[in-house]
Amino acid sequence: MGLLALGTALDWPDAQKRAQQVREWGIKQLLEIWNKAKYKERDAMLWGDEVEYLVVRYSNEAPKVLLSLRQADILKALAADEELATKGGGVPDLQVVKPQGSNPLPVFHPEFGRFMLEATPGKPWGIGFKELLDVESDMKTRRRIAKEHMESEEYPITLTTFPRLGVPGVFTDPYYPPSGPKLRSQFVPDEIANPHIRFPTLAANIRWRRGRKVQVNVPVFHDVNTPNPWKDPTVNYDLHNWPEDDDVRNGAAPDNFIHMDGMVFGMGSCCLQITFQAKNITEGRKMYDQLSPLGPIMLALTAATPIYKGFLADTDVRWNQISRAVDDRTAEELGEKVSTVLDNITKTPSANEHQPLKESRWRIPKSRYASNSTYISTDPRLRPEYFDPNLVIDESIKAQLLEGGMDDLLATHFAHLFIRDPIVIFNEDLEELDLTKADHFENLQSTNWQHMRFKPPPAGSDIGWRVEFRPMEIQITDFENAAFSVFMVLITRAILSFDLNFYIPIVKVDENMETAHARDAVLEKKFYFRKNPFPNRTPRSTVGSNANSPIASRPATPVSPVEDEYALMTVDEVINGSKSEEHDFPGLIPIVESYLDSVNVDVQTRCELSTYLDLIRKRASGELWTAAKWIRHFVASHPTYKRDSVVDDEITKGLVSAVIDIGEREQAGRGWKGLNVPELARLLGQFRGGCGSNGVKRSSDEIN
Ligand SMILES: Nc1ncnc2c1ncn2[C@@H]1O[C@H](COP(=O)(O)OP(=O)(O)OP(=O)(O)O)[C@@H](O)[C@H]1O
Ligand SMILES: N[C@@H](CCC(=O)O)C(=O)O
Ligand SMILES: N[C@@H](CS)C(=O)O
Repeated sequence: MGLLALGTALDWPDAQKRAQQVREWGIKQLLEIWNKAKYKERDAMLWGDEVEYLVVRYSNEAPKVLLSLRQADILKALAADEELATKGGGVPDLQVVKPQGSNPLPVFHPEFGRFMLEATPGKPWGIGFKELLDVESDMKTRRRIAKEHMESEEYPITLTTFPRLGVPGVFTDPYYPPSGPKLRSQFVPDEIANPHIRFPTLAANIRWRRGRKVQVNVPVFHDVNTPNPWKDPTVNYDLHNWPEDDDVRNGAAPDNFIHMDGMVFGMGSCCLQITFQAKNITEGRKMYDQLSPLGPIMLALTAATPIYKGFLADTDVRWNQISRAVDDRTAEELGEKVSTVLDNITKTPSANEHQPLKESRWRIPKSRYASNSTYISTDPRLRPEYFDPNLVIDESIKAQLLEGGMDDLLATHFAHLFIRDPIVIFNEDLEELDLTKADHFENLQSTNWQHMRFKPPPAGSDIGWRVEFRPMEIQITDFENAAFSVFMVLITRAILSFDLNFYIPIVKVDENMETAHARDAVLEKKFYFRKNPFPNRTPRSTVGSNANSPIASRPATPVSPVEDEYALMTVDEVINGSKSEEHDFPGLIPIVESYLDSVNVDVQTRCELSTYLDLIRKRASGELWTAAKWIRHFVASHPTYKRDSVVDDEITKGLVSAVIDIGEREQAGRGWKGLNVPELARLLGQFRGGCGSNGVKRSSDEIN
């Protein structure tokens, strides 16, 4: 959830004129924070998760399930709940008391879609292992409380996207016809977006800056009865309401792609994000770098997005769609204008590095929402070969940061983020620079949606340096969401404790991000990953205490050519380990287990944690399915599915009904047995182990 300031938002032509001022003030605010916080030490190791929900209106009787646009009313009801507020939960700024006590109730936030909600724990989680076991029940409490503040036919569900968003006809409650002046989408009304001025302005100014609507084209999945070539039948080529209606006549909707044209088709998706507070800036920078290569692996492992606008897509994750949905680059920045070579996918002229720039400062290879493009750690293992030689930065901003005392690497990182224009500018904020605030800095920072975010301490707070891990897709159950959160916490601790090294060239991380999009990438694809993650020195003594530890047995590696440091591995090999002629990778789960061996965790806690690690392990090996695979299977086995890639209202209703049912069973602790959902067992629930008093796992039958 980005910066929710208030005021008079400038339209793009006016915002553009003030962009440089905002950047300059943002850099001054950043330097102020940097100078105050650079020596900040011994911050607690806190972390927090963010769970995003869709709100649907569902009843057995109604023929369709719809998106409910009552976000504001639901948040109002949550804010008015005195019990929630007095127990530390509710809605930020409207909380009666600040989160306190060991278990404050959760906090709810708005999100981009007017059909979305976000919930976080009432206060960040601490370092204790036992706290990791509270995450799942806290997530269940969030879902329960959210539901209690909804109407009886409304449900918070954790599908990444709503399968029927943007289909012709009714898909929201209440119904609004497309298309409005802000998004100018031919598929969705402006009322689909949160009405807070930030969101419609973001959508409108992204479109305006770009010079046409966003083009969110995702390849359609070709089933046996899907025409080839396939033309998106929902595209209307005869609209003349807005100049942007010409986009499709100018080739915005190529054959074999599901065509979408508004920010909501990306930012209306739900994810699971984890924020870590580091003990100091050095540790934060290390976490940022070391977690970065894990991004694509976790994206593939959590894949949950196989349907868009009523059609099966040929990809499994949301990432590129969000990237395109907020891509504000002009044709010139994209390198489109004078080239004669047509891009295979978009059929528009592709980038030509040599054409002269007339209106833009540079050509920009990536959208504002993309995998991150540089490393920032002071780690001596960070080799020059890992950087992208073509990284675009604003040299004058870098010079200001260096002048202000920032080191080269961090100055480069921020000078890269600041190549962007601020999209939402409030007139009132331009009168005077306030160095006690961070609003101008946050303006740029919070609209650079990269897969990692390095978060300086907020101005005037005692919060520390934080790192946010952003690629994971939201999972259908709270068990899964807790499992992925807990896994990320444990692997982060292992990284720090064992001083692990996951560096690969950053451009390989980009390539991996693309790879993660493929259908069933988790089983079918290989990812670049570092072969030896262990430090080039004797492991710490805590690790050596376990003779079987994969860490303890590793010899130090001499410096080798960068290309020799990494290999292509399956997600299974990365997660569970592999031994081949080419590489001998221990696996992230064995590393986590080794870390748990090296610290003091009681048997019961260890057993509970292993139920989460089991999910990750089995997801990677294919024993359990990703949500994407399960959803595809659900559609394919539905009696009305005609094997033509169409996901109609009936199938969607069945799917959402199953998801609601799963949620209710999970809330009631009832397990999955007897649930009439095809192959549900393969999703995960039936396989969940449990811990008896002796720490032995119970069989799946016992927990049903
Ligand atoms: N000091 C902290 N250390 C670690 N995590 C924290 C800290 N403070 C808050 N968090 C957690 O960070 C997550 C995001 O918090 P919040 O939504 O307030 O931040 P934000 O800056 O709006 O997030 P985003 O980066 O997603 O826009 C939550 O899970 C919260 O519990
Ligand atoms: N919902 C977005 C993230 C929004 C945010 O940056 O808070 C996603 O799925 O990645
Ligand atoms: N919620 C995200 C996406 S619009 C943000 O506010 O930045």
